[in-house]
Amino acid sequence: MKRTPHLLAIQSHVVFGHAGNSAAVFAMQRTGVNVWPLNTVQFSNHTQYGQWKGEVLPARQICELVDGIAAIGELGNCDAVVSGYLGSPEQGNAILQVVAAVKAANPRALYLCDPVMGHAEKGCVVAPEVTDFLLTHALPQADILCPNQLELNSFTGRTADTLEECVTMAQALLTRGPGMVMVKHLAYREKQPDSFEMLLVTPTGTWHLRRPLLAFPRQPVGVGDLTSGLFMARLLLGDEPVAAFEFTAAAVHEVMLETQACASYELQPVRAQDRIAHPRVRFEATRL
Ligand SMILES: Nc1ncnc2c1ncn2[C@@H]1O[C@H](COP(=O)(O)OP(=O)(O)O)[C@@H](O)[C@H]1O
Ligand SMILES: Cc1ncc(COP(=O)(O)O)c(C=O)c1O
Ligand SMILES: [Mg+2]
Repeated sequence: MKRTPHLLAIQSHVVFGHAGNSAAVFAMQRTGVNVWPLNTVQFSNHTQYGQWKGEVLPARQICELVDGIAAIGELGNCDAVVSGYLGSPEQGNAILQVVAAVKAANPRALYLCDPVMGHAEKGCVVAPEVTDFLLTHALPQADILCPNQLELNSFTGRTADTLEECVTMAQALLTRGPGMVMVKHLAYREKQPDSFEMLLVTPTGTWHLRRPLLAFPRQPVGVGDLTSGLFMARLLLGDEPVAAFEFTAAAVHEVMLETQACASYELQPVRAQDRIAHPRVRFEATRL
């Protein structure tokens, strides 16, 4: 019998709605991965409501919780660490210690970093020191980096007018640590207005993918977290990178379709669960 992969997911938890682990854990489980959720914050709701209650987990607890897993002899069963929304820069350092401990216990384990950065325009609130941590310390340690366009711009210190420039920027990151970069959402000056575009860059090639851009009165949050989580899950399940990329785009699109059909601001992973596991749509990535 094929072994079920295990994935340590270190990102936010919201009591109401779907962002961070609250967007990704169920979806990853639904594809067939055992998820170990470690919540960096427990907030009432995501920060783009403009108000929330709740607390940030003290950074030392991240290490303590993982020490506990090591103490029962299970850390070597961890196949990947995914990190996302951080409540403090100290949590970032703790996550890198955890990544080192996981890799010591299982040298084949992978670290996927979704470098969630604050963005005033979007209303996503993250401490500026977290951004500094991601730019300086997380990038070189990540095996897989999944930025959105704004985050890609921050890593490379520039913006893009063309798809070619986005490709150059993403490829440049391959020389700075990660072995794979998935840009979850491209935004460049010449982009067609009716499409949602993504990019995958590996040492063996570059792939571009388009899916339809759906209309929402208010953009749902947590899409990036869902995207990164599903990509890692499918890689662990044995997909080649391009297959994992195409699957992820399809499964996330299914959630977006359901969310739009319900006229909901919050993502609808529960209603879309069968289509997360078995997407009906398919988007083919084009090799550039
Ligand atoms: N098919 C789609 N149609 C319309 N909007 C989408 C679609 N897929 C994702 N989005 C939106 O695109 C945005 C992606 O956000 P962005 O900040 O670029 O990435 P991330 O979610 O990783 O932070 C989100 O606002 C999300 O709601
Ligand atoms: C608590 C929390 N987690 C995660 C995110 C990241 O969401 P997204 O995947 O849309 O970048 C946000 C964004 O505002 C958030 O407030
Ligand atoms: Mg994001």
